[in-house]
Amino acid sequence: MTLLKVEHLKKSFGGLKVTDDVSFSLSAGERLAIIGPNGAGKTTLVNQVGGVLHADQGRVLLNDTDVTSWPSYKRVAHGLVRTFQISKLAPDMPVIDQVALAIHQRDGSIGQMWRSKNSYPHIIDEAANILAELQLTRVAHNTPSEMAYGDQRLVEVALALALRPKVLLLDEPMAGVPKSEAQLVLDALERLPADLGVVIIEHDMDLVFRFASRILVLANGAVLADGTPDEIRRNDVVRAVYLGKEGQI
Ligand SMILES: Nc1ncnc2c1ncn2[C@@H]1O[C@H](COP(=O)(O)OP(=O)(O)OP(=O)(O)O)[C@@H](O)[C@H]1O
Repeated sequence: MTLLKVEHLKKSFGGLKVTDDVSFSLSAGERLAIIGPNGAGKTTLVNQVGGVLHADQGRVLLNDTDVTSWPSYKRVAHGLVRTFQISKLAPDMPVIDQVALAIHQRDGSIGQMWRSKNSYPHIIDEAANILAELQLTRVAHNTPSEMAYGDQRLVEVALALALRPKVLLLDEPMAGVPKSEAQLVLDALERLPADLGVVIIEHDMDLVFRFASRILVLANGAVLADGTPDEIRRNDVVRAVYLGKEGQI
C-alpha cells in the first residue's frame, strides 16, 4: 500500500534550484533513506514533504489525498510526522511526561495534564509502552538534561510515535550521537513498528545501509538514483558523484 507519493516537486531559492523535479513514493513498512552530499537538498525536500516549506511546483499525496497546500499540523493529524535535526525537547521535564503530553495533544485532551496522573492512567501506560519499544524504560523518569545524547534523540522519536504516524520523517537521528551510543540508536530504530513507512535523512552510511530498504540519492536537488541498497552500492554514477570513485560503501 502506497502511503506517500511525491510528484515532480520543484523549489528554487532565487536562482538556485534546490529541488529539481523530485518524485518518489513510500509504501507501508518501507524504510527509505535520502542521501546526498552537503547542500544536495535533502532537508529542503523533507521540509516540503512535511509542510514546513511550500513547493513551487509538484504535489505531495498522503494516502491518495493531495496535501500539497496543507500546513504541517494538518499533515501530522493525517499521519505524517517528522523529527528535527535540532533537539526540540524540554530539557527539564521527565521524558514520560513529555510523551504523555504528546499523546494528550494528539487526543485533544491537553487540559487533563493539570490533573493528577492517576486520572489518566491509560495515557501514562501508552507513554510507557512507547518508551519500552524504544528501550527507554530505564530513563523514563529522567529529564533530557541528565540523559545521554543518543537517548535524547530516541526520545524525539518517541514523541513522534506518540502522534501515531503512518509516515515518519527522521532528520539525521544520528547527528551528534557519539560512536559509543550509535548501536543503541540503530537497535531502537530497527524496532520501529513494522507497518510504519519511514523516510530517513542520514549522513552515517553504516546506519543507512543497515536500516534502509530503499535509497534515494540526491545531487544538486535532483534524483541521481533510486534503488535498493545493493543497487545503490553498485551504481557507478553514485560512486563517481557522491561516494568517491573508490566507493567507500
Ligand atoms: N532558506 C533558504 N534560502 C536560501 N537558500 C537555502 C535556504 N535553505 C537552503 N538553502 C540552500 O539550498 C541548498 C540545499 O540545502 P539543504 O539544507 O536542503 O541541503 P542538505 O542536502 O540537507 O544539506 P546538509 O546535508 O548539509 O544538511 C543549499 O545550497 C542551501 O544553501
